[in-house]
Amino acid sequence: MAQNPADTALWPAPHASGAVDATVHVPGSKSVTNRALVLAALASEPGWLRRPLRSRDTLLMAGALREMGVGIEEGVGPDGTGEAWRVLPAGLRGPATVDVGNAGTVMRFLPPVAALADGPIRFDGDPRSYERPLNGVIDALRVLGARIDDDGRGALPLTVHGGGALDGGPVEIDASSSSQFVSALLLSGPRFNQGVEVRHIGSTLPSMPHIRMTVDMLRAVGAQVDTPESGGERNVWRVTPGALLGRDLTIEPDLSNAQPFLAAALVTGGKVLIPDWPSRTTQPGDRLREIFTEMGGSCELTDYGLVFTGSGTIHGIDVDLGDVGELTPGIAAVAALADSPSTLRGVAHLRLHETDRLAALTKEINELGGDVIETADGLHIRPRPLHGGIFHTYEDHRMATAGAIIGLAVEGVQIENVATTAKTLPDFPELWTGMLGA
Ligand SMILES: O=C(O)C1=C[C@@H](OP(=O)(O)O)[C@@H](O)[C@H](O)C1
Ligand SMILES: C=C(OP(=O)(O)O)C(=O)O
Repeated sequence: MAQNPADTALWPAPHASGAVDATVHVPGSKSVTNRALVLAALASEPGWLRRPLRSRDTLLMAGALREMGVGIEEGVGPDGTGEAWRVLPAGLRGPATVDVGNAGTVMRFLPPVAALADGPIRFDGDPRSYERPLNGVIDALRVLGARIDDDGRGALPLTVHGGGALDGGPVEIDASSSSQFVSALLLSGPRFNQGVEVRHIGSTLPSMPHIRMTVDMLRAVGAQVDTPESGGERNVWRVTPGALLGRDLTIEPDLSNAQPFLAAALVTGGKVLIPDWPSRTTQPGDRLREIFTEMGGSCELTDYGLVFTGSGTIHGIDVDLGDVGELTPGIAAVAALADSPSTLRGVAHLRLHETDRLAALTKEINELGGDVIETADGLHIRPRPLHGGIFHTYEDHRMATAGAIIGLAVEGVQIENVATTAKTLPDFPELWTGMLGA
């Protein structure tokens, strides 16, 4: 496919001349925004999303729901402050075409919504979206009563022939390649005639905090959900059929997108405050408090937010990231700058993320002089003195931010297509230079 000029543009990653000392307001969570949009669209009354993330992934989600008939209006929240989206649920209908881009949340969460619509909904997206696993959602929806035309690969592109309602009921899936299969079925489950009972039969299940986020957000809009943690069977989630409430929800900052800024404090021996860091959250990025502390920093959760301080020393780490896979690129970048080796485990499924993240991190860090070895389920990283060069990003937002972290400590790093951060953090270059006081 021909690349547009932005794809090949090089961004000189700023080199830090000293310790950072900054407050960084991180925009809303992608995962929370896209769940909130789906739940508000399926509700029986209007709802509000305050401080939603506006990035490629969330604008694709909003656009897709609008295509199916949902009203999403710009506005200020009910208390008159802050920008907000007002979501007006409506009878879902086709024919419609949904562009999923390369958003896992859009390609997985919306086919079950489309099965509830009246009419055909066609799903298409970026070339990479054809390679990302979707079989868990497609096969499950067929068992639950949906009619879907695909090319037999269990992936995009496809058409869901919505019948206006779906039977629902029990279904077995193997979600070892993506937790989003489970989340997708649970989110629409209250609107299926019999609800849904999802039984995961695979060997591993990544990203459990994201499944907890789905369950918590379902409960917050009035759904009844039984989970393994609430006394149910292991690997079984059950959603009772019922109407969903329209709520007024303020979206938390995206803690995974806070990662590069926290890493900057760690790498430069500086200090970063992230305002509005939630005291309780299901976001996987909250694990950074523990992981980056083990790697040499310290943190304090105050009334204003999270204050993270680097010590000037970075230690290697041996850690299973299966629950928090999306943090891997940023942790790998910091690990490449540490004083001892690191082993990152439990993330084989990252080979099917925005790009093959294990291959991409290995190649790009090694091309700067690093020593990274890909293992069966992760990376082994032995720090070595790095040098400048081009850091390719493979249309992966987290590769771009990982390269920027390395650039803080290594002169002459150029990030290819930093604009790819628009997937979840369109303002990244400005926030980054702002943090550095440039
Ligand atoms: O449900 C979600 O919002 C997400 C779940 C995870 O997906 P996988 O389980 O496919 O890794 C995560 O990596 C992704 O960034 C967001
Ligand atoms: C894996 C990710 O995204 P997606 O929602 O497209 O799966 C990610 O953001 O790291």
